[in-house]
Amino acid sequence: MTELARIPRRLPGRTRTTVGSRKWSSSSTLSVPQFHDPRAQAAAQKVSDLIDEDIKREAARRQAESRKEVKVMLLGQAESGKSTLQKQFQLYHASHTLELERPSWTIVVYANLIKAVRTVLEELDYEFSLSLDEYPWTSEGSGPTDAGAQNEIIELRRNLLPLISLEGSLLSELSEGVSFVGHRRGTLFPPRKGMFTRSGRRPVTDLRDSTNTIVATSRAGQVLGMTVHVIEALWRHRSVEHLLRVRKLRLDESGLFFLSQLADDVLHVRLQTVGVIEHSMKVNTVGGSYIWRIYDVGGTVIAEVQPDSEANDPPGARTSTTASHIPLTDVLQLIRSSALLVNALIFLAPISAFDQVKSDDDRSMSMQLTHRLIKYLEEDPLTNRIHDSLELLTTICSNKLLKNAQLILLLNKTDILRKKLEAGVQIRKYITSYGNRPNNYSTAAEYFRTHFLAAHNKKDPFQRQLFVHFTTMLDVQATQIIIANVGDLIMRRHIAQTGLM
Ligand SMILES: Nc1nc2c(ncn2[C@@H]2O[C@H](COP(=O)(O)OP(=O)(O)OP(=O)(O)O)[C@@H](O)[C@H]2O)c(=O)[nH]1
Repeated sequence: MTELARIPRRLPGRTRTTVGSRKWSSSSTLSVPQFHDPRAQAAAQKVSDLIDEDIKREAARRQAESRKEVKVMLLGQAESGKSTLQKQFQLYHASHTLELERPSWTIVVYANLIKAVRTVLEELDYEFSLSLDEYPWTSEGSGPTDAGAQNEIIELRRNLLPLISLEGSLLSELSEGVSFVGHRRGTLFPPRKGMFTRSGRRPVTDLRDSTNTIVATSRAGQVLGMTVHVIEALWRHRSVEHLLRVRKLRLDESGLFFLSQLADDVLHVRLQTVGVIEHSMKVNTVGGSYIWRIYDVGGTVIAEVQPDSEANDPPGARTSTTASHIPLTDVLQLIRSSALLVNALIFLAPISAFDQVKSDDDRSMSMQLTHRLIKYLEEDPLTNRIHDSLELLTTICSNKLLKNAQLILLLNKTDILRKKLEAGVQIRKYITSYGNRPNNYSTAAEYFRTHFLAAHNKKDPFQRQLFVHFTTMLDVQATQIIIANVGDLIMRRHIAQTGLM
């Protein structure tokens, strides 16, 4: 490389400055060092012009490329259904890749299932240990917690121990050998804040070829095969039915699914997203072929505050105790630092969560905590996950970094909302402003839709339209129709903005 070729480049618009014997002048494009020798000056100019051309070509190439790229960000609190939506997009646009991934998800399915079994047994322990004064159930006969039931559960547990002992090795494979945070409550990975994984697939696909993973998965498969009938017996046991019905034990939806159906389906698999994962897929439309980049952001919280600093919280700040939650500031910082121009933002709000509070995923696994939670809700009925979703949405809407993004709101988990209402759960107990409205699905759905629309209307300084859909992400047929509509909406706007077509 010649001396001239190493001429440092300057950013446009800088003030004049002098470095060594060379003068650097302010220019709208590039600065060329001043030489006394006209030939050296001409050579310097030529090199500078060549570099200018290169930069322009690169900028034009990037612009052309970005016109053919659609960037969609999925946001929402933990467990709102973002990763499931991403899989639905994949199913719609690149179903063959989802099929290829299926074997890689086996280990996650097994880990989900074993976790659900362990959780049920732990909760039964807790129930059995409660004093009879507090819970005056029968100690004899055929009650859900009598001595007979306890002995039956002890026997089932004994048969399930080989299976439960495999949970650690499966989770260790999933976390690539990194140990887990706190008690083994879920497939929680230690937080790697700001992690931005660029990958066409989820990292779990990398596990498929690891020998350890293959061994751990096949061992778990064998033990599961031998214990399926025990799991089914546990699931049908009167103590478990009682736990779910009367004590309203909330397991991950995926855990419930695996326990009740013992089936394998990629859409039901729950693997908590940590950081931001980019998935890319090729989408063919009448206007040509586009690359869709979908950014799946792990459960987002407005702000992360250490518990001991609560006294000095800024207004609106919240405490997060879940290690895998990403503060919104981190997400925004990531967008800023990677100069990410988001075309569309799909926000997921699980409207079934009206009776849950934030970080409920932490609490849900323990009956003890559930009792405390109910008490907490009675004292502060407005602090629930719907409220958090509303706040998160309005905070995102008002951020300048995302002002050009098209906004789509998916009010998700309508199937669970329906079930809760049918089971008689009263919304007004958790959201006082619901008042005396009928406690049925259509009224509730419309109530939530109106609230989200009104909040957005009030808080979006850029006055964008908010497109709203009700979704049940596990209903493939219905979601595929919504995906097609949403995709069409995003593409139309992108094409109109970039002038392609
Ligand atoms: N019943 C039901 N379950 C759903 C629905 N949407 C998602 N789920 C389940 O809810 C669980 C959480 O869904 P995810 O897609 O992993 O949620 P997420 O928002 O990506 O969660 P994080 O990784 O914590 O950010 C999974 O077990 C899904 O199968 C829905 O509409 N109905």
